[in-house]
Amino acid sequence: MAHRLKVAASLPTLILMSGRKLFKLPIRGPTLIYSRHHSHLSGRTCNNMTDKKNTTIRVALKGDEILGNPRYNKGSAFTVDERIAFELSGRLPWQVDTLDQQCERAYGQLKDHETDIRRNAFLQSLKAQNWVLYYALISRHLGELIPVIYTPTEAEAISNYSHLFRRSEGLYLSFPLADRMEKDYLLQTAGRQIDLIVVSDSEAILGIGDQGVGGIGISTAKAVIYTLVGGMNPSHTLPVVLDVGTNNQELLDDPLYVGWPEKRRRGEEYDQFVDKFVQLVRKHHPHCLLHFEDFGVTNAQRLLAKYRDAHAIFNDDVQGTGAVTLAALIAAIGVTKAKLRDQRIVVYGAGTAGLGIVRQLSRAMVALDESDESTDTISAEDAKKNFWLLDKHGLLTRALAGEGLVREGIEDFVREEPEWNGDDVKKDDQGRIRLLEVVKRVKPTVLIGTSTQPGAFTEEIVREMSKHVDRPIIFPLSNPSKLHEVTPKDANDWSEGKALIATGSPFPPVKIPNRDREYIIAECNNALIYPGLGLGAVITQSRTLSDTMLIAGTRALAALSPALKDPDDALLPDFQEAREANYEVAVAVAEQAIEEGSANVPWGKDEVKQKVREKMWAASYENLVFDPEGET
Ligand SMILES: NC(=O)c1ccc[n+]([C@@H]2O[C@H](COP(=O)([O-])OP(=O)(O)OC[C@H]3O[C@@H](n4cnc5c(N)ncnc54)[C@H](O)[C@@H]3O)[C@@H](O)[C@H]2O)c1
Ligand SMILES: O=C(O)C[C@H](O)C(=O)O
Ligand SMILES: [Mn+2]
Repeated sequence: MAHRLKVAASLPTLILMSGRKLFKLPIRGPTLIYSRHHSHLSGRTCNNMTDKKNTTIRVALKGDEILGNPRYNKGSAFTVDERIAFELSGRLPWQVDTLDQQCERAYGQLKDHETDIRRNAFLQSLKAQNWVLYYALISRHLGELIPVIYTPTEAEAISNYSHLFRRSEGLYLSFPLADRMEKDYLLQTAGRQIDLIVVSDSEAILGIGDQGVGGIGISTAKAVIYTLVGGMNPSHTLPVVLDVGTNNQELLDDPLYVGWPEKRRRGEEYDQFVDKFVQLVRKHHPHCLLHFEDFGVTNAQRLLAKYRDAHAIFNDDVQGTGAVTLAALIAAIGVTKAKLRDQRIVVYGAGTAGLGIVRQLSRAMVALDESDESTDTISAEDAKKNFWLLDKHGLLTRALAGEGLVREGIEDFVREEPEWNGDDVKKDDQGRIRLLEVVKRVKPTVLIGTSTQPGAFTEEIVREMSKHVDRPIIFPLSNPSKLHEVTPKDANDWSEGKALIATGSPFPPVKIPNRDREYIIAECNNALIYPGLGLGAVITQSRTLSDTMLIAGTRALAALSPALKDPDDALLPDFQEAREANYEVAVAVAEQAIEEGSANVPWGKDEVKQKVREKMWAASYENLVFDPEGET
């Protein structure tokens, strides 16, 4: 009888040929094979290959191959047995380290790098060497290191991508190679379970615009966050960049630019390219979540609407931002003891994020009130009247729409005349109504910035807002840090410590005037919620990520707000606690998916918590050597 071998991850069967015998083995446990009884396999790691009949054949790795493979490499933590089995003893120094020791050493090395961009590069290369060590190190210093691998530092890494480039990562789909897209896609995914794909076309990277092929950096950073705080197994995720050219002249002029140096493709040929990709995902990974990141404003909304009913699609800048902002706002009105429906909300910057936010908040005004029996419900029409949107041309009014200056998709939120028509309304030279005038007239309770315009919330504006409300709610959300509409320090000073603040990038606490305490600035970044939203959808194999699932996840995050217990505390949990927060989000989303019939799994709500816990990947080493004699 064949000995049972402890073999690998995500594939149903392993076919082994030994001499003339064929062994068909169930796949379970870790991914390497070591058997004293099958000498041709001894000490070998497996790579997956799929033959034409879709039978999986595993090909062994050893020696430098395993050391060079970040998924399996343990470096100095390979055990004595593993070193012998995989022919590593001469390739490693004597000592067998624990993961803790490795983390301590790597942390020391990291600290030797003086700037965050150098630390980012160091961590990038650690990831290319050893996944477990990379994720374990960051998990141990989550609050400190997320800003190094993600916002704001990743923005700098992306804008210098071609100069910092050392090693490729993820899947690059270049426009001129459209014909071989399926081949390239399959070469990267064959034999792997893919739960999550993060894709960007790089047109609107954070607030820094078109970054061409460098946008792969946002796909990989977002995927890393899914693993760190959403427990997504890194080998089940795929970051993708659609390199459809760039309109960033600096990149086009740069002889070291590593992307396709042509103008950005638009219109029909762009749509066909994106569609080819989406259809490949649907064909080969019908259950994976497809996360869109940092597409340009028109494409973001359009593609979400186009594919949302066909596949589990998530646009982070629209939906993730809407969700995290709603959670922060629910926490803030918990402090001001007001109702969501009674807020007067000014949103400055009516692009992808701004529109995602107003959609989500207005929907929540209807949905939250329906579940609150003490109030009358508010209609969708009335909810929209609580918003004032401004873009480059000032307040979005019917007149502005008439001039063709209001983007498609936002018409619902334009302000109607005659309220903004009168002679008493102050306009600028071009006849536009600017933020200060809007704040004076509307007396908003909430001011949100998604404009990429640093300093747009001036002292005069913040002081004006603070005159009319006890606790102005101010959320400058533009990333990275240098693009914030106002710094937390200024918002706090100018409102005399009354502002309830949340920001898109991390900021240090501010001192509350005349009081001996600090106000912790909540980081209102979609990374605090999207990993849980995604995990909830993936775990239930949902066909869609519905608005009701999003609201369920949002409420779960809002319920964890430290400000609920102490109104002077932060509006949202700290990133250090992001993993627990995303667990709660995932559970709420999965329960909602089951309740509303979006789920595609044979188990019920009572099993959700256990399923989510089981699914969450944590960075630790598995024993890669199996001795069949010890196994029954
Ligand atoms: N905190 C978060 O979780 C989060 C999430 C998504 C986006 N963001 C940030 O929000 C910002 C906007 O992102 P986006 O994806 O919506 O980009 P976008 O380009 O779609 O939107 C920006 C909008 O601001 C408008 N704008 C430009 N100058 C303006 C001005 N002077 N006054 C008023 N409006 C002006 C633009 O016309 C555009 O409509 C970025 O900095 C991004 O990093 C933050
Ligand atoms: O990437 C971030 O930090 C958040 C958001 O998706 C953005 O585009 O700014
Ligand atoms: Mn984004």
